[in-house]
Amino acid sequence: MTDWGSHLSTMRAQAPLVLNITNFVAMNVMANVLLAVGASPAMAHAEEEIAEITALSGALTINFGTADASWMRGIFKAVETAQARDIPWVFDPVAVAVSQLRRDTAARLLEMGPAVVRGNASEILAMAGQGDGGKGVDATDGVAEAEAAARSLANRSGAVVAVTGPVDFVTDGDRAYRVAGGHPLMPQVTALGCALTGVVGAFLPGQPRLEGTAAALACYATAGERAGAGAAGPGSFAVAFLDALAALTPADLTAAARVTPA
Ligand SMILES: Nc1ncnc2c1ncn2[C@@H]1O[C@H](COP(=O)(O)OP(=O)(O)OP(=O)(O)O)[C@@H](O)[C@H]1O
Ligand SMILES: Cc1ncsc1CCO
Ligand SMILES: [Mg+2]
Repeated sequence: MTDWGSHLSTMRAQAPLVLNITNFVAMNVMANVLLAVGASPAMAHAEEEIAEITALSGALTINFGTADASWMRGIFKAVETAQARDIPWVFDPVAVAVSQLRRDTAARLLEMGPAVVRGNASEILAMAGQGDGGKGVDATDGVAEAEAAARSLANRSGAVVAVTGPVDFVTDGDRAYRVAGGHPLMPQVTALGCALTGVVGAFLPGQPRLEGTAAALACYATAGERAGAGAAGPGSFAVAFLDALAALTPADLTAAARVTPA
C-alpha cells in the first residue's frame, strides 16, 4: 500500500517556494491554501521580473484565468526559465475553451513540457479537442467522461494529467489513480481548483510526478471531507477547509486517503 502521507512529509520538510502566475480571483485563496498545507507561495506575473523569480522557485504554476497580452508574455518567460532549469511546472487550463487567446496559449504551453496539467473535466476534454468546454470556469462534464481524454492528453504531451471533480482521476498515460473524497461545497467556493494547482506544484520538487500529484489530490480530498462535515455553507466551509489542511498530518493522510489504482 502506498504511504500517501510520506509525500506530505517530504513536501513539508522542503516547504518549497511555489511561484504562481494565477488570476486575480485566485491569488489570495491560493496563497492561503499553500501556507495552510505547508508550502511557501509567491504570486507575480510581470514580464520584466518573472524570469528572475522563477529561477528562485522550487515549482511554478500557470493559470491564465484573467491574463492579458503582457501577462501571457510573462507566462512564456517563466516557463522558458523553468524548462531551462528543470523546475517542474503545472498548467491549469482554466476556461480554456472560451477564447482563441486561451486555446492558442494552451496549445503552445502543452508543447513546452508541463510536468502536470490539472483541470476540471470540461477543461481536460477541451484540451483533448473534445466537448463544449463547460460553462466558463465551471465544469459541465463528469470526470469519468474525461478519463480517456486525460490518458490521450498525457500520452501526447508527456505530462501527468489530473481531472478533478467528485472523484478525481490522475494519469501519466499508462498508470492511473482515482482519488475519492472532497465535498459538494468545494465547487461552491471560487478558486479552490486554481489553489489545488498550487498544491500540486508544491508536491513536485524531488517527488515522483504521478504519486506526488495523487498525494496532493488526496490531501485536498481529505481536508475537504473533514471541513464539509461541520460547515453551514460555502463561507464557513472556506474557513474550515484552511484549518483542515493545516491540521492534516502525514499519519492522518496515510490512514484516510482513498486512492485506488485505475
Ligand atoms: N461534487 C464534488 N464533491 C467532492 N469534491 C469535489 C466536488 N467537485 C469538486 N470537488 C473537489 O474540489 C476541488 C477543486 O476541483 P474542481 O474540479 O471544482 O476545480 P475547478 O473547476 O478547476 O475550480 P475553479 O476553477 O473554481 O478553481 C478538487 O479537490 C475536487 O476533488
Ligand atoms: C471566477 C473566475 N474567473 C476567472 S478565473 C476564476 C476563478 C475560478 O476559476
Ligand atoms: Mg479551474
